Amino acid sequence: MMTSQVNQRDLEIDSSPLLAVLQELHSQYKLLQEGAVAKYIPELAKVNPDLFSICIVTVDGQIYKVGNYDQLFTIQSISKVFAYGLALEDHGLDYVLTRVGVEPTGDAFNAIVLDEQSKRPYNPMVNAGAIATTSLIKGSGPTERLNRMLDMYKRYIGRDVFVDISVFTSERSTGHRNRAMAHLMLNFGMIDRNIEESLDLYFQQCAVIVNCEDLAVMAATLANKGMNPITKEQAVDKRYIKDILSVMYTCGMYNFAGEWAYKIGIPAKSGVCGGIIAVVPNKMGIGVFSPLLDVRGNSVRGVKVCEELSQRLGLHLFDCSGQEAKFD
Ligand SMILES: NC(=O)CC[C@H](N)C(=O)O
Repeated sequence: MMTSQVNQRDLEIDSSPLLAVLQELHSQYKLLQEGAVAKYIPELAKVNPDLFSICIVTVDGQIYKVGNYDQLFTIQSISKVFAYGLALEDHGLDYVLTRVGVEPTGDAFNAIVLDEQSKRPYNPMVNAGAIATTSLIKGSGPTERLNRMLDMYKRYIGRDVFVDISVFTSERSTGHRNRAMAHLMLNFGMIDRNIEESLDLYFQQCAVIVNCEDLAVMAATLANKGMNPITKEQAVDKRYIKDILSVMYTCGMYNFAGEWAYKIGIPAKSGVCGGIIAVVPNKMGIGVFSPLLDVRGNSVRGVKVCEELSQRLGLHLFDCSGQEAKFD
């Protein structure tokens, strides 16, 4: 399906205490074999469950990475964060809020549920909300809308990005649950475009090919007020960073979001690919990739690694115990 690629950014790796922490966590948690790879999208079931990588990118452009950091995979639900940013840029917060709420659900990511009163999906980080968000992406037709989405990814990642056509068609032909959500929202007037076109764009945004280092660069871009710390390109208008990070903080880990906010304490988003991004505002972005998932669809090793990093580096946003974040 996908092959590894030579990565230009390899040159920037160096040795440091932070790299030693990542190496230690990688050795420790690669032994953890709990969880299972996602199977409901047939093409995702083919992934090697042993893959495991951790990468940190600081807002001043330092890169620390261990494991299979250049292994390619599809971004899946992590895309929801970036599509939300594009919808905010296209329409502004007030309008987007009329179509997608910002309340945590406590339900699974793929629950077919809308807010009883407003008929909006609860938030943009679960499937229903993400499909509504994607339906807001502007463009004169499917190709222009896809190209705007790919250009947006390119600003965050710093290179051209592509859709994995096998994963896209695999999800498109089996994604009946997502299609049901789209029909429900069409019924309530929450989606007013051609729903098949919006579903295709949603499946395509989920099937964009990234590696773990890309995830960390994307997270670092959010940490850096929307400016990619490697290319210095502004990926998203900085006035929307607080909206994006707030909804990641409260809703990004699905029905684990409360415990995540409590224990780990930084905005994050996971995907059934096994990726997690976590954002330490004004400091760094973290990317973890390990496809073994827990029952909520979060990477088992990814959650553990982020929990340890938060504790060891003092990353919890509300931690006043005096432990400073260390980067080198
Ligand atoms: N949690 C996820 O990563 C889900 C994304 C997947 N493409 C879906 O819509 O089901």
